[in-house]
Amino acid sequence: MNASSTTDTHYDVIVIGSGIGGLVSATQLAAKGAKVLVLERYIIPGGSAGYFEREGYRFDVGASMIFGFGTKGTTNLLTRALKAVNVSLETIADPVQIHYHLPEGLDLKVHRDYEKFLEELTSHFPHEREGIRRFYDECWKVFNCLNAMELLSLEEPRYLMRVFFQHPGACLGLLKYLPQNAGDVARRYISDPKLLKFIDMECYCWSVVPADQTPMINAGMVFSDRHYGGINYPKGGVGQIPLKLVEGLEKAGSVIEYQARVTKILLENGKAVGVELANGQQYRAKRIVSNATRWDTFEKLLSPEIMPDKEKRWQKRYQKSPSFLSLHLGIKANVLPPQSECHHILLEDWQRMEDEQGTIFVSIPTLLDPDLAPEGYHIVHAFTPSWIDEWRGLTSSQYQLKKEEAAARIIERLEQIFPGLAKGLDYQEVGTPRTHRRFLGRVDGSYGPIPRYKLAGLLAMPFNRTSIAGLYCVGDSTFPGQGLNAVAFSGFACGHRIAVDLGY
Ligand SMILES: NC(=O)c1ccc[n+]([C@@H]2O[C@H](COP(=O)([O-])OP(=O)(O)OC[C@H]3O[C@@H](n4cnc5c(N)ncnc54)[C@H](O)[C@@H]3O)[C@@H](O)[C@H]2O)c1
Ligand SMILES: CC(C)=CCC/C(C)=C/C=C/C(C)=C/C=C/C(C)=C/C=C/C=C(C)/C=C/C=C(C)/C=C/C=C(\C)CCC=C(C)C
Repeated sequence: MNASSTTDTHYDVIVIGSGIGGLVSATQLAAKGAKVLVLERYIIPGGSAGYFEREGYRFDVGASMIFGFGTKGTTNLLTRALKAVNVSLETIADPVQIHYHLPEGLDLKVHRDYEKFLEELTSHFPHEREGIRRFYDECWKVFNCLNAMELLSLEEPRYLMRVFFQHPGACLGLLKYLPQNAGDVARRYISDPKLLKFIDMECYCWSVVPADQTPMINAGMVFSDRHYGGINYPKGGVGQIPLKLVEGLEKAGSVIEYQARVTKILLENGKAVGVELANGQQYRAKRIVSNATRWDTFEKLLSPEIMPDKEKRWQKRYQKSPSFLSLHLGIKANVLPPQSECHHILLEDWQRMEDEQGTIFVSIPTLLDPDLAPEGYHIVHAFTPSWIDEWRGLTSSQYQLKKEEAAARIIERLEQIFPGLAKGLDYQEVGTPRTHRRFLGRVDGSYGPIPRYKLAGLLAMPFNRTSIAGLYCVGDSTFPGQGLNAVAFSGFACGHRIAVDLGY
């Protein structure tokens, strides 16, 4: 390819990146008849929902606890995104969302069955029986509002009017919760400090911030959908979701190109009109969507000198969350105690919940889908928050050594739940924030934006349109934030807004 050649193919929309946010937006548009080009820098689609294969194991890169895959209501956005392009996936129901192993012997499971979960939590805090029920019941109020209506772009006034007339009570309910955080709601009903710490952990394990900074809308989704649609694992691994979406995208007549790293968003008279790849190839389209993070979009794909004031304000409110240190392990099946659960969280000291390598998350997807590992073996994906600064400035041998030491420490801690883990190891691969940055193209390997200080719920989170005409953002740096179901919502909303703009 010669430098700076432009293809003549006419596209309605170019999507930079094939994370779930990018793919849902692309497939929504393709299903409506738009011609979409998705440009993905890596060799397979999915971003954080991707996978890799080693020695007979198929590991999920990141996402493993999947919301939004139920069969009823309107909040099952992954099921709906696949259906929109006439594809589907078999899923396996997880009977327990998380088995918590927390300080001071707080050992409990979040059962799919709501009442069973409340009973188990109440058995640890009998004096808070009423408060527990009132807090989680209030989360259901948020969920029931969302689950009553079609979920599309909040930037489309005609849609807003329509849903308001169809569901006035649900809309007013959501308006009430939009500026609220889960911590404030929890403190209205609960006063036991240890139980409030548990609520912090319930939020932290997916929002990466304590309850005080976790938007109530998101808490309502997570704390209710796990009992409504449930946590469901796609057969064949999480990587099947993007693969199926790509199948649907192509069937609908649109295109994805791999190893196509966008280095520049092209502007003409201040309007986004195309993109340039690392190999000099240029593509043009009527609308450009970035599924890269906002920092990557406005500091790398566009010149930071022209950063719109709105983005500067956003950066003052939100910062990059830490990345993760990830251990992808293959282990002998007999290491796992009988009846082990798929997802675990381990923390030994409440003070360390938010620390570098404090909380450990564990996912054992082979308990749901044994085909992901050779017979007689399991996959253990253990990950813990880690900042890129911990991993900068090391020589290659120092980096290797630091990885091995960190992995050994995590395995030693995990021995508390899985005695014999170290002896049962068959395969080990360690990923650091540098790995996440390299393979996911995410600035500092970050998991996404988190509030710098306590904000008013979701009010400060931007929708899909940006201050640059023709340029939209999708994915976890847009409303409502991190999570596959959350970025799927962002994809639905982005696709809807562009479809209206283009007259589809
Ligand atoms: N449920 C879980 O267990 C779990 C775990 C980890 C992550 N997640 C979620 O996954 C979500 C991520 O979804 P997303 O849609 O925002 O994004 P993503 O980061 O998954 O995908 C972005 C995609 O864009 C590509 N890309 C980036 N820059 C590019 C460029 N310049 N040119 C071409 N391609 C480029 C990347 O390779 C990647 O495929 C996060 O919100 C996170 O919460 C969930
Ligand atoms: C009209 C008027 C007047 C008004 C209007 C109002 C309205 C309508 C509003 C609306 C709103 C909306 C629609 C909203 C939406 C939202 C949503 C969709 C949300 C979602 C969310 C979700 C989420 C957040 C999810 C998440 C998840 C996650 C993150 C996960 C993760 C996980 C992990 C990391 C885990 C791990 C662990 C272990 C392994 C243990």
